[in-house]
Amino acid sequence: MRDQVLTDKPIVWTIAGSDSGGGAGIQADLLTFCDLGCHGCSAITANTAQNTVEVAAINAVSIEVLGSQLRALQRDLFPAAIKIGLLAKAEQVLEVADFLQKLRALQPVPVIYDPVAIATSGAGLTEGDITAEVLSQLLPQCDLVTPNFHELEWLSQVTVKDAESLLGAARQLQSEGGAAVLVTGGHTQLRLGEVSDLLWDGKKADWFIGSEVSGNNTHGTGCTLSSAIAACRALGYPLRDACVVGKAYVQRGLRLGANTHIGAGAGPVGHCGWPLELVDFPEILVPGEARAQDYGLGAQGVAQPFIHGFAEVDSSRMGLYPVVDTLEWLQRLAEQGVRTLQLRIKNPGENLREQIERAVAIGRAYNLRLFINDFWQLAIQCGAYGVHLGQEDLQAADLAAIQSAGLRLGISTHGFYELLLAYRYRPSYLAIGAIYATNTKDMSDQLQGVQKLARMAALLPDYPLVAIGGINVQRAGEVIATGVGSIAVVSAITKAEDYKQAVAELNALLDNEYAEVEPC
Ligand SMILES: Cc1ncc(COP(=O)(O)OP(=O)(O)O)c(N)n1
Ligand SMILES: Cc1ncsc1CCOP(=O)(O)O
Ligand SMILES: [Mg+2]
Repeated sequence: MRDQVLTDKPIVWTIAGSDSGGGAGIQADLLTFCDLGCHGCSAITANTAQNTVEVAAINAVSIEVLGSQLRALQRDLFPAAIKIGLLAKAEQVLEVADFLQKLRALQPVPVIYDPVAIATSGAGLTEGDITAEVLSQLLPQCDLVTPNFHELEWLSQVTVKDAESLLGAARQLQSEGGAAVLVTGGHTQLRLGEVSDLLWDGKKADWFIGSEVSGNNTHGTGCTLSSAIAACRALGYPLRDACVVGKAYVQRGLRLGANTHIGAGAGPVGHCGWPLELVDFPEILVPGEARAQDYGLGAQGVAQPFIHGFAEVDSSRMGLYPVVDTLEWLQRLAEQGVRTLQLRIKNPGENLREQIERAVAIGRAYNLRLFINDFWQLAIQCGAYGVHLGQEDLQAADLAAIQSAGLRLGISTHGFYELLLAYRYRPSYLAIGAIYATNTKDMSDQLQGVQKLARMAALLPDYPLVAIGGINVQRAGEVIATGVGSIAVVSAITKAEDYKQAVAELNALLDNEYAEVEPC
Protein backbone atom coordinates (compact mmCIF):
# COMPACT_ATOMS: atom_id res chain seq x y z
CA MET A 1 0.00 0.00 0.00
CA ARG A 2 2.80 2.39 0.93
CA ASP A 3 4.62 1.70 -2.35
CA GLN A 4 1.40 2.27 -4.23
CA VAL A 5 0.95 5.67 -2.64
CA LEU A 6 4.53 6.68 -3.42
CA THR A 7 4.51 5.56 -7.05
CA ASP A 8 1.25 7.41 -7.59
CA LYS A 9 2.83 10.74 -6.72
CA PRO A 10 3.49 12.99 -9.71
CA ILE A 11 7.03 14.38 -9.89
CA VAL A 12 7.44 18.16 -9.93
CA TRP A 13 10.71 20.00 -10.32
CA THR A 14 11.67 23.36 -8.99
CA ILE A 15 14.51 25.21 -10.70
CA ALA A 16 15.11 28.04 -8.26
CA GLY A 17 17.30 29.56 -5.55
CA SER A 18 17.78 28.15 -2.07
CA ASP A 19 16.57 30.48 0.71
CA SER A 20 18.77 29.84 3.73
CA GLY A 21 15.99 31.35 5.85
CA GLY A 22 13.61 28.58 4.78
CA GLY A 23 10.72 30.86 3.80
CA ALA A 24 10.90 31.14 0.03
CA GLY A 25 12.68 29.59 -2.95
CA ILE A 26 13.44 25.88 -3.07
CA GLN A 27 12.42 25.40 0.55
CA ALA A 28 8.92 26.85 0.04
CA ASP A 29 8.56 24.99 -3.25
CA LEU A 30 9.32 21.55 -1.79
CA LEU A 31 6.98 22.10 1.16
CA THR A 32 4.24 23.03 -1.30
CA PHE A 33 4.77 20.02 -3.57
CA CYS A 34 4.68 17.71 -0.57
CA ASP A 35 1.53 19.33 0.84
CA LEU A 36 -0.29 18.93 -2.46
CA GLY A 37 0.59 15.27 -2.90
CA CYS A 38 3.54 15.53 -5.30
CA HIS A 39 7.17 14.42 -5.11
CA GLY A 40 9.43 17.44 -5.39
CA CYS A 41 12.87 17.52 -7.04
CA SER A 42 15.16 20.54 -7.16
CA ALA A 43 17.82 22.12 -9.33
CA ILE A 44 19.41 24.96 -7.37
CA THR A 45 20.37 28.11 -9.25
CA ALA A 46 21.76 30.11 -6.33
CA ASN A 47 22.61 29.54 -2.66
CA THR A 48 21.18 32.74 -1.29
CA ALA A 49 22.19 33.93 2.14
CA GLN A 50 19.10 35.50 3.65
CA ASN A 51 16.88 35.66 6.68
CA THR A 52 13.56 37.36 7.35
CA VAL A 53 15.06 40.87 7.24
CA GLU A 54 17.83 40.86 4.63
CA VAL A 55 19.20 39.30 1.46
CA ALA A 56 22.91 39.21 2.29
CA ALA A 57 24.16 37.36 -0.80
CA ILE A 58 22.88 35.57 -3.91
CA ASN A 59 25.78 33.17 -4.74
CA ALA A 60 24.71 32.03 -8.21
CA VAL A 61 25.90 28.53 -9.11
CA SER A 62 27.88 27.85 -12.27
CA ILE A 63 26.28 26.66 -15.48
CA GLU A 64 27.97 23.27 -14.99
CA VAL A 65 26.48 22.84 -11.52
CA LEU A 66 23.02 23.85 -12.71
CA GLY A 67 23.18 21.70 -15.85
CA SER A 68 24.38 18.60 -14.00
CA GLN A 69 21.38 18.77 -11.65
CA LEU A 70 18.95 19.07 -14.55
CA ARG A 71 20.50 16.20 -16.47
CA ALA A 72 20.56 13.92 -13.42
CA LEU A 73 16.87 14.58 -12.84
CA GLN A 74 16.01 13.94 -16.47
CA ARG A 75 17.75 10.55 -16.46
CA ASP A 76 15.59 9.14 -13.67
CA LEU A 77 12.87 11.51 -12.48
CA PHE A 78 11.07 12.87 -15.53
CA PRO A 79 8.75 15.68 -14.43
CA ALA A 80 4.98 15.99 -14.72
CA ALA A 81 5.40 19.76 -14.27
CA ILE A 82 8.19 22.27 -13.66
CA LYS A 83 8.29 25.45 -11.63
CA ILE A 84 11.03 27.99 -12.28
CA GLY A 85 11.95 30.66 -9.78
CA LEU A 86 15.12 32.74 -9.46
CA LEU A 87 17.44 32.56 -12.44
CA ALA A 88 20.41 34.55 -11.26
CA LYS A 89 22.18 35.49 -14.48
CA ALA A 90 21.62 35.56 -18.23
CA GLU A 91 23.69 32.38 -18.80
CA GLN A 92 21.38 30.48 -16.45
CA VAL A 93 18.33 31.69 -18.35
CA LEU A 94 19.83 30.45 -21.61
CA GLU A 95 20.89 27.11 -20.08
CA VAL A 96 17.41 26.45 -18.66
CA ALA A 97 15.63 27.59 -21.85
CA ASP A 98 17.78 25.32 -23.98
CA PHE A 99 17.29 22.40 -21.61
CA LEU A 100 13.52 22.89 -21.57
CA GLN A 101 13.31 23.05 -25.33
CA LYS A 102 14.96 19.62 -25.61
CA LEU A 103 13.02 18.13 -22.71
CA ARG A 104 9.65 19.32 -24.04
CA ALA A 105 10.48 17.94 -27.47
CA LEU A 106 10.52 14.49 -25.82
CA GLN A 107 7.23 15.00 -23.99
CA PRO A 108 5.07 18.03 -23.26
CA VAL A 109 5.59 19.28 -19.69
CA PRO A 110 3.76 22.28 -18.19
CA VAL A 111 6.27 24.95 -17.13
CA ILE A 112 5.39 27.76 -14.72
CA TYR A 113 7.83 30.64 -14.35
CA ASP A 114 7.75 32.95 -11.35
CA PRO A 115 9.98 35.80 -12.57
CA VAL A 116 11.84 36.50 -9.35
CA ALA A 117 14.33 39.22 -10.16
CA ILE A 118 13.59 42.09 -7.80
CA ALA A 119 13.40 41.80 -3.99
CA THR A 120 10.49 43.44 -2.15
CA SER A 121 13.00 46.09 -1.06
CA GLY A 122 13.54 46.93 -4.74
CA ALA A 123 17.05 45.44 -4.83
CA GLY A 124 17.94 43.41 -7.92
CA LEU A 125 18.46 39.69 -7.30
CA THR A 126 20.31 38.94 -10.52
CA GLU A 127 23.88 39.41 -11.72
CA GLY A 128 23.24 41.82 -14.56
CA ASP A 129 20.17 42.25 -16.73
CA ILE A 130 18.33 39.08 -17.80
CA THR A 131 15.36 40.76 -19.53
CA ALA A 132 16.25 40.02 -23.16
CA GLU A 133 17.03 36.35 -22.50
CA VAL A 134 13.82 35.85 -20.49
CA LEU A 135 11.63 37.41 -23.17
CA SER A 136 13.21 35.83 -26.21
CA GLN A 137 14.35 32.42 -24.95
CA LEU A 138 12.67 31.41 -21.72
CA LEU A 139 9.06 32.59 -22.06
CA PRO A 140 8.50 30.60 -25.28
CA GLN A 141 9.27 27.48 -23.20
CA CYS A 142 6.76 28.40 -20.49
CA ASP A 143 3.00 27.84 -20.23
CA LEU A 144 2.43 30.37 -17.49
CA VAL A 145 4.35 33.29 -16.03
CA THR A 146 3.31 34.71 -12.64
CA PRO A 147 4.63 38.28 -12.24
CA ASN A 148 3.58 40.66 -9.49
CA PHE A 149 2.87 44.28 -10.53
CA HIS A 150 6.56 45.29 -10.49
CA GLU A 151 7.68 42.24 -12.41
CA LEU A 152 4.89 42.83 -14.93
CA GLU A 153 6.09 46.38 -15.52
CA TRP A 154 9.66 45.12 -15.82
CA LEU A 155 8.84 42.43 -18.39
CA SER A 156 6.16 44.25 -20.38
CA GLN A 157 7.75 47.72 -20.27
CA VAL A 158 4.22 49.05 -19.64
CA THR A 159 3.50 51.35 -16.69
CA VAL A 160 0.71 49.90 -14.59
CA LYS A 161 -1.56 52.40 -12.86
CA ASP A 162 -5.02 50.82 -12.93
CA ALA A 163 -6.94 47.71 -14.02
CA GLU A 164 -7.01 48.69 -17.71
CA SER A 165 -3.27 49.28 -17.96
CA LEU A 166 -2.67 46.09 -16.00
CA LEU A 167 -4.65 44.08 -18.53
CA GLY A 168 -2.83 45.89 -21.34
CA ALA A 169 0.54 44.98 -19.82
CA ALA A 170 -0.51 41.34 -19.36
CA ARG A 171 -1.66 41.19 -22.99
CA GLN A 172 1.62 42.70 -24.12
CA LEU A 173 3.66 40.16 -22.13
CA GLN A 174 1.55 37.23 -23.29
CA SER A 175 1.83 38.24 -26.93
CA GLU A 176 5.58 38.57 -26.60
CA GLY A 177 6.41 35.18 -25.10
CA GLY A 178 3.29 33.13 -25.76
CA ALA A 179 2.91 32.06 -22.12
CA ALA A 180 -0.31 32.81 -20.25
CA VAL A 181 0.12 35.54 -17.62
CA LEU A 182 -1.14 35.43 -14.04
CA VAL A 183 -0.55 38.83 -12.45
CA THR A 184 -0.48 38.45 -8.69
CA GLY A 185 -2.00 41.25 -6.67
CA GLY A 186 -0.27 40.77 -3.32
CA HIS A 187 1.61 44.06 -3.55
CA THR A 188 -1.09 46.41 -4.85
CA GLN A 189 -4.83 46.52 -4.16
CA LEU A 190 -7.21 47.72 -6.88
CA ARG A 191 -10.07 47.62 -4.37
CA LEU A 192 -9.63 48.14 -0.68
CA GLY A 193 -9.40 44.86 1.23
CA GLU A 194 -9.19 42.74 -1.92
CA VAL A 195 -6.08 40.94 -3.14
CA SER A 196 -6.89 40.04 -6.71
CA ASP A 197 -5.03 38.18 -9.44
CA LEU A 198 -5.59 38.59 -13.17
CA LEU A 199 -5.21 35.67 -15.56
CA TRP A 200 -4.80 36.44 -19.25
CA ASP A 201 -4.30 33.36 -21.41
CA GLY A 202 -4.38 35.06 -24.80
CA LYS A 203 -8.14 34.64 -25.16
CA LYS A 204 -9.85 35.45 -21.93
CA ALA A 205 -9.28 37.61 -18.85
CA ASP A 206 -10.28 36.31 -15.43
CA TRP A 207 -10.10 38.07 -12.13
CA PHE A 208 -9.68 35.95 -9.01
CA ILE A 209 -10.70 38.03 -6.01
CA GLY A 210 -9.23 37.16 -2.62
CA SER A 211 -9.63 38.94 0.68
CA GLU A 212 -6.76 40.62 2.45
CA VAL A 213 -5.33 38.77 5.44
CA SER A 214 -3.77 40.94 8.11
CA GLY A 215 -0.38 39.74 9.26
CA ASN A 216 3.28 39.97 8.39
CA ASN A 217 3.98 36.38 7.43
CA THR A 218 4.01 36.86 3.69
CA HIS A 219 7.53 35.77 2.76
CA GLY A 220 7.47 33.16 0.00
CA THR A 221 3.93 33.74 -1.24
CA GLY A 222 5.00 34.12 -4.89
CA CYS A 223 7.16 30.98 -4.78
CA THR A 224 4.39 29.07 -3.03
CA LEU A 225 1.74 30.17 -5.52
CA SER A 226 3.74 29.18 -8.60
CA SER A 227 4.73 25.86 -6.98
CA ALA A 228 1.14 25.10 -6.04
CA ILE A 229 0.07 25.81 -9.61
CA ALA A 230 2.82 23.50 -10.90
CA ALA A 231 1.71 20.78 -8.46
CA CYS A 232 -1.89 21.06 -9.63
CA ARG A 233 -0.82 20.93 -13.28
CA ALA A 234 1.15 17.77 -12.43
CA LEU A 235 -2.03 16.33 -10.92
CA GLY A 236 -3.69 16.91 -14.29
CA TYR A 237 -5.70 20.01 -13.41
CA PRO A 238 -6.31 22.46 -16.26
CA LEU A 239 -4.71 25.89 -15.99
CA ARG A 240 -7.67 27.76 -14.47
CA ASP A 241 -8.30 25.08 -11.85
CA ALA A 242 -4.59 25.07 -10.99
CA CYS A 243 -4.57 28.88 -10.55
CA VAL A 244 -7.67 28.84 -8.36
CA VAL A 245 -6.41 26.03 -6.11
CA GLY A 246 -2.94 27.62 -5.99
CA LYS A 247 -4.40 30.91 -4.81
CA ALA A 248 -6.51 29.11 -2.21
CA TYR A 249 -3.43 27.25 -0.96
CA VAL A 250 -1.56 30.53 -0.45
CA GLN A 251 -4.59 32.15 1.16
CA ARG A 252 -4.87 29.24 3.59
CA GLY A 253 -1.16 29.60 4.42
CA LEU A 254 -1.56 33.34 5.04
CA ARG A 255 -4.64 32.81 7.20
CA LEU A 256 -3.39 29.91 9.29
CA GLY A 257 0.20 31.11 9.39
CA ALA A 258 -0.61 34.69 10.39
CA ASN A 259 0.25 34.25 14.05
CA THR A 260 3.47 32.23 13.92
CA HIS A 261 6.65 34.03 14.98
CA ILE A 262 9.69 33.20 12.87
CA GLY A 263 12.48 35.77 12.61
CA ALA A 264 12.33 39.52 13.19
CA GLY A 265 10.98 40.46 9.76
CA ALA A 266 8.37 39.12 7.36
CA GLY A 267 7.95 35.49 8.40
CA PRO A 268 7.20 32.66 5.98
CA VAL A 269 3.73 32.00 4.65
CA GLY A 270 2.26 28.82 6.16
CA HIS A 271 2.15 25.47 4.39
CA CYS A 272 -0.99 23.98 5.78
CA GLY A 273 -2.24 21.17 3.54
CA TRP A 274 -4.80 20.93 0.77
CA PRO A 275 -7.29 23.85 0.86
CA LEU A 276 -10.66 22.35 1.68
CA GLU A 277 -12.45 25.43 3.01
CA LEU A 278 -14.40 27.78 0.77
CA VAL A 279 -13.20 30.80 2.76
CA ASP A 280 -9.75 30.42 1.20
CA PHE A 281 -10.94 30.24 -2.39
CA PRO A 282 -11.15 33.33 -4.55
CA GLU A 283 -14.39 34.67 -5.91
CA ILE A 284 -14.40 34.69 -9.70
CA LEU A 285 -15.45 38.09 -10.94
CA VAL A 286 -18.66 37.98 -12.96
CA PRO A 287 -19.19 40.66 -15.64
CA GLY A 288 -22.17 42.79 -14.70
CA GLU A 289 -21.54 42.73 -10.95
CA ALA A 290 -21.11 46.08 -9.24
CA ARG A 291 -17.36 45.95 -8.60
CA ALA A 292 -16.56 44.75 -12.15
CA GLN A 293 -15.99 48.41 -13.11
CA ASP A 294 -13.07 48.66 -10.67
CA TYR A 295 -11.47 45.69 -12.40
CA GLY A 296 -11.86 47.14 -15.86
CA LEU A 297 -14.72 44.85 -16.86
CA GLY A 298 -17.29 47.63 -17.04
CA ALA A 299 -16.36 48.79 -20.49
CA GLN A 300 -16.77 45.41 -22.24
CA GLY A 301 -20.02 45.96 -24.14
CA VAL A 302 -23.36 45.57 -22.43
CA ALA A 303 -22.83 43.01 -19.70
CA GLN A 304 -25.88 41.15 -18.43
CA PRO A 305 -26.70 42.42 -14.96
CA PHE A 306 -25.37 39.95 -12.40
CA ILE A 307 -28.26 37.74 -11.30
CA HIS A 308 -27.89 35.48 -8.31
CA GLY A 309 -30.09 33.51 -5.97
CA PHE A 310 -32.50 31.07 -7.62
CA ALA A 311 -35.47 29.21 -6.18
CA GLU A 312 -34.25 26.49 -3.84
CA VAL A 313 -34.78 22.77 -4.15
CA ASP A 314 -36.46 21.31 -1.08
CA SER A 315 -33.44 19.24 -0.02
CA SER A 316 -29.67 19.47 -0.53
CA ARG A 317 -29.88 15.71 -1.13
CA MET A 318 -31.78 15.23 -4.33
CA GLY A 319 -30.85 11.53 -4.41
CA LEU A 320 -31.01 9.47 -7.56
CA TYR A 321 -31.27 11.74 -10.61
CA PRO A 322 -31.88 9.93 -13.91
CA VAL A 323 -31.40 11.98 -17.06
CA VAL A 324 -33.64 10.67 -19.85
CA ASP A 325 -34.73 11.64 -23.35
CA THR A 326 -38.33 10.39 -23.60
CA LEU A 327 -41.64 10.84 -21.82
CA GLU A 328 -41.88 7.05 -21.55
CA TRP A 329 -38.78 6.94 -19.39
CA LEU A 330 -40.06 9.82 -17.27
CA GLN A 331 -43.32 7.97 -16.67
CA ARG A 332 -41.63 4.64 -15.89
CA LEU A 333 -39.17 6.13 -13.45
CA ALA A 334 -41.78 8.31 -11.76
CA GLU A 335 -43.79 5.13 -11.21
CA GLN A 336 -40.70 3.62 -9.53
CA GLY A 337 -40.76 6.45 -7.01
CA VAL A 338 -37.82 8.40 -8.46
CA ARG A 339 -38.28 12.06 -7.46
CA THR A 340 -35.53 13.91 -9.32
CA LEU A 341 -35.49 13.65 -13.11
CA GLN A 342 -34.27 15.52 -16.17
CA LEU A 343 -35.66 15.61 -19.68
CA ARG A 344 -32.64 15.95 -21.98
CA ILE A 345 -33.67 16.00 -25.63
CA LYS A 346 -30.75 16.47 -28.01
CA ASN A 347 -32.55 15.99 -31.33
CA PRO A 348 -35.80 17.87 -30.92
CA GLY A 349 -38.58 17.28 -33.43
CA GLU A 350 -41.42 19.62 -34.27
CA ASN A 351 -43.39 18.55 -31.21
CA LEU A 352 -40.81 19.75 -28.69
CA ARG A 353 -43.20 22.14 -26.96
CA GLU A 354 -45.81 19.40 -26.63
CA GLN A 355 -43.22 17.03 -25.16
CA ILE A 356 -42.16 19.59 -22.59
CA GLU A 357 -45.79 20.35 -21.72
CA ARG A 358 -46.49 16.66 -21.18
CA ALA A 359 -43.27 16.23 -19.20
CA VAL A 360 -44.31 19.10 -16.93
CA ALA A 361 -47.71 17.45 -16.48
CA ILE A 362 -46.05 14.16 -15.45
CA GLY A 363 -43.84 16.13 -13.10
CA ARG A 364 -46.87 17.72 -11.44
CA ALA A 365 -48.78 14.42 -11.21
CA TYR A 366 -45.89 12.69 -9.40
CA ASN A 367 -44.59 15.71 -7.50
CA LEU A 368 -41.24 15.47 -9.27
CA ARG A 369 -38.24 17.72 -9.24
CA LEU A 370 -38.23 17.76 -13.04
CA PHE A 371 -35.53 19.73 -14.81
CA ILE A 372 -35.66 20.56 -18.53
CA ASN A 373 -32.24 20.55 -20.16
CA ASP A 374 -31.27 23.42 -22.51
CA PHE A 375 -34.74 24.71 -23.51
CA TRP A 376 -35.15 27.36 -20.85
CA GLN A 377 -37.68 29.51 -22.77
CA LEU A 378 -40.04 26.57 -23.25
CA ALA A 379 -39.42 25.50 -19.67
CA ILE A 380 -40.55 28.94 -18.48
CA GLN A 381 -43.53 29.00 -20.82
CA CYS A 382 -44.65 25.54 -19.70
CA GLY A 383 -44.20 26.31 -16.01
CA ALA A 384 -41.51 23.65 -15.40
CA TYR A 385 -40.05 22.95 -11.95
CA GLY A 386 -36.55 23.79 -13.16
CA VAL A 387 -34.00 24.02 -15.97
CA HIS A 388 -30.51 22.63 -16.33
CA LEU A 389 -27.91 24.72 -18.19
CA GLY A 390 -24.30 24.20 -19.22
CA GLN A 391 -21.52 26.80 -18.80
CA GLU A 392 -21.87 28.20 -22.31
CA ASP A 393 -25.64 28.52 -21.87
CA LEU A 394 -25.05 30.89 -18.94
CA GLN A 395 -23.97 33.65 -21.32
CA ALA A 396 -26.88 33.17 -23.71
CA ALA A 397 -29.75 32.41 -21.32
CA ASP A 398 -31.87 35.12 -19.74
CA LEU A 399 -31.11 34.29 -16.12
CA ALA A 400 -33.32 37.11 -14.86
CA ALA A 401 -36.28 35.58 -16.68
CA ILE A 402 -35.58 32.13 -15.21
CA GLN A 403 -35.24 33.61 -11.76
CA SER A 404 -38.32 35.81 -11.86
CA ALA A 405 -40.43 32.93 -13.23
CA GLY A 406 -39.46 31.04 -10.06
CA LEU A 407 -37.82 28.14 -11.90
CA ARG A 408 -35.02 26.23 -10.20
CA LEU A 409 -31.69 26.36 -12.00
CA GLY A 410 -29.04 23.62 -12.16
CA ILE A 411 -25.64 24.43 -13.69
CA SER A 412 -23.01 22.04 -15.11
CA THR A 413 -19.43 22.51 -13.92
CA HIS A 414 -16.20 20.77 -14.83
CA GLY A 415 -13.64 21.61 -12.17
CA PHE A 416 -12.84 24.16 -9.45
CA TYR A 417 -12.89 27.23 -11.67
CA GLU A 418 -16.31 26.53 -13.14
CA LEU A 419 -17.67 25.42 -9.79
CA LEU A 420 -16.66 28.71 -8.17
CA LEU A 421 -17.89 30.71 -11.15
CA ALA A 422 -21.27 28.99 -11.21
CA TYR A 423 -21.57 29.25 -7.42
CA ARG A 424 -21.53 33.04 -7.74
CA TYR A 425 -24.99 32.74 -9.34
CA ARG A 426 -26.24 30.74 -6.33
CA PRO A 427 -28.14 28.27 -8.53
CA SER A 428 -30.51 25.70 -7.09
CA TYR A 429 -27.85 23.01 -7.53
CA LEU A 430 -24.40 22.59 -9.01
CA ALA A 431 -23.54 19.56 -11.12
CA ILE A 432 -19.94 18.29 -11.30
CA GLY A 433 -18.71 16.04 -14.10
CA ALA A 434 -17.71 13.98 -15.79
CA ILE A 435 -16.54 11.87 -12.88
CA TYR A 436 -15.60 8.88 -15.05
CA ALA A 437 -15.31 8.26 -18.79
CA THR A 438 -18.69 7.79 -20.37
CA ASN A 439 -20.02 6.66 -23.75
CA THR A 440 -23.08 8.87 -23.45
CA LYS A 441 -21.27 12.12 -24.25
CA ASP A 442 -17.70 12.99 -25.20
CA MET A 443 -16.27 14.32 -21.97
CA SER A 444 -12.76 12.90 -22.42
CA ASP A 445 -11.00 16.22 -21.74
CA GLN A 446 -13.14 17.04 -18.73
CA LEU A 447 -12.78 13.99 -16.50
CA GLN A 448 -12.66 14.87 -12.81
CA GLY A 449 -12.11 11.60 -10.93
CA VAL A 450 -13.35 10.84 -7.44
CA GLN A 451 -10.51 12.47 -5.51
CA LYS A 452 -11.00 15.80 -7.22
CA LEU A 453 -14.76 15.48 -6.80
CA ALA A 454 -14.27 14.97 -3.05
CA ARG A 455 -12.06 18.07 -2.86
CA MET A 456 -14.65 20.13 -4.71
CA ALA A 457 -17.55 18.75 -2.68
CA ALA A 458 -15.72 19.65 0.57
CA LEU A 459 -16.01 23.34 -0.35
CA LEU A 460 -19.81 23.32 -0.34
CA PRO A 461 -20.85 20.72 2.24
CA ASP A 462 -24.44 21.92 2.62
CA TYR A 463 -25.11 22.97 -0.96
CA PRO A 464 -27.09 20.76 -3.36
CA LEU A 465 -24.41 19.03 -5.43
CA VAL A 466 -24.92 16.50 -8.22
CA ALA A 467 -22.21 14.20 -9.61
CA ILE A 468 -22.58 13.01 -13.22
CA GLY A 469 -20.71 10.97 -15.80
CA GLY A 470 -19.96 7.25 -15.92
CA ILE A 471 -21.65 6.51 -12.60
CA ASN A 472 -23.07 3.01 -12.24
CA VAL A 473 -24.01 0.63 -9.45
CA GLN A 474 -20.37 -0.49 -8.97
CA ARG A 475 -19.02 3.06 -8.73
CA ALA A 476 -21.87 4.85 -7.01
CA GLY A 477 -20.66 4.02 -3.48
CA GLU A 478 -17.36 5.90 -3.76
CA VAL A 479 -19.09 8.83 -5.48
CA ILE A 480 -21.74 9.16 -2.77
CA ALA A 481 -19.01 8.94 -0.10
CA THR A 482 -17.56 12.25 -1.38
CA GLY A 483 -20.55 14.00 0.16
CA VAL A 484 -22.54 14.87 -2.97
CA GLY A 485 -26.25 14.59 -2.29
CA SER A 486 -27.23 13.38 -5.73
CA ILE A 487 -25.99 11.15 -8.54
CA ALA A 488 -27.15 11.80 -12.10
CA VAL A 489 -27.11 8.79 -14.39
CA VAL A 490 -28.09 8.01 -17.96
CA SER A 491 -26.88 4.61 -19.13
CA ALA A 492 -26.81 3.00 -15.67
CA ILE A 493 -30.60 3.07 -15.93
CA THR A 494 -31.56 3.37 -19.59
CA LYS A 495 -29.13 0.63 -20.67
CA ALA A 496 -29.61 -1.59 -17.62
CA GLU A 497 -30.87 -5.12 -18.18
CA ASP A 498 -33.39 -4.48 -15.46
CA TYR A 499 -33.92 -0.78 -14.84
CA LYS A 500 -36.12 -1.39 -11.79
CA GLN A 501 -33.30 -3.32 -10.15
CA ALA A 502 -30.80 -0.59 -11.08
CA VAL A 503 -33.05 2.05 -9.49
CA ALA A 504 -33.43 -0.08 -6.36
CA GLU A 505 -29.67 -0.72 -6.04
CA LEU A 506 -28.68 2.90 -6.60
CA ASN A 507 -31.32 4.05 -4.11
CA ALA A 508 -30.08 1.53 -1.57
CA LEU A 509 -26.53 2.90 -1.87
CA LEU A 510 -27.79 6.45 -1.38
CA ASP A 511 -29.98 5.48 1.58
CA ASN A 512 -27.08 3.63 3.14
CA GLU A 513 -24.77 6.64 2.95
CA TYR A 514 -27.38 9.03 4.29
CA ALA A 515 -28.18 6.70 7.17
CA GLU A 516 -24.48 6.65 8.12
CA VAL A 517 -24.21 10.43 8.02
CA GLU A 518 -27.41 11.16 9.92
CA PRO A 519 -27.68 9.42 13.28
CA CYS A 520 -31.31 8.65 14.06
C1 LIG B 1 -27.31 16.89 -13.82
C2 LIG B 1 -26.65 17.24 -15.08
N1 LIG B 1 -25.37 17.60 -15.06
C3 LIG B 1 -24.75 17.93 -16.20
C4 LIG B 1 -25.41 17.91 -17.39
C5 LIG B 1 -24.75 18.37 -18.65
O1 LIG B 1 -25.39 19.53 -19.08
P1 LIG B 1 -24.74 20.43 -20.25
O2 LIG B 1 -23.39 20.84 -19.81
O3 LIG B 1 -25.71 21.49 -20.57
O4 LIG B 1 -24.60 19.43 -21.43
P2 LIG B 1 -25.79 18.70 -22.18
O5 LIG B 1 -26.52 17.82 -21.23
O6 LIG B 1 -26.69 19.77 -22.70
O7 LIG B 1 -25.12 17.92 -23.24
C6 LIG B 1 -26.73 17.52 -17.37
N2 LIG B 1 -27.46 17.46 -18.49
N3 LIG B 1 -27.34 17.20 -16.21
C1 LIG C 1 -24.91 14.60 -20.03
C2 LIG C 1 -23.62 14.41 -19.36
N1 LIG C 1 -22.93 15.46 -18.90
C3 LIG C 1 -21.80 15.13 -18.32
S1 LIG C 1 -21.52 13.48 -18.39
C4 LIG C 1 -23.00 13.21 -19.16
C5 LIG C 1 -23.46 11.88 -19.56
C6 LIG C 1 -23.68 10.96 -18.41
O1 LIG C 1 -24.15 9.73 -18.89
P1 LIG C 1 -23.77 8.35 -18.20
O2 LIG C 1 -24.46 8.32 -16.88
O3 LIG C 1 -24.33 7.31 -19.15
O4 LIG C 1 -22.29 8.27 -18.11
MG1 LIG D 1 -27.21 21.65 -21.94
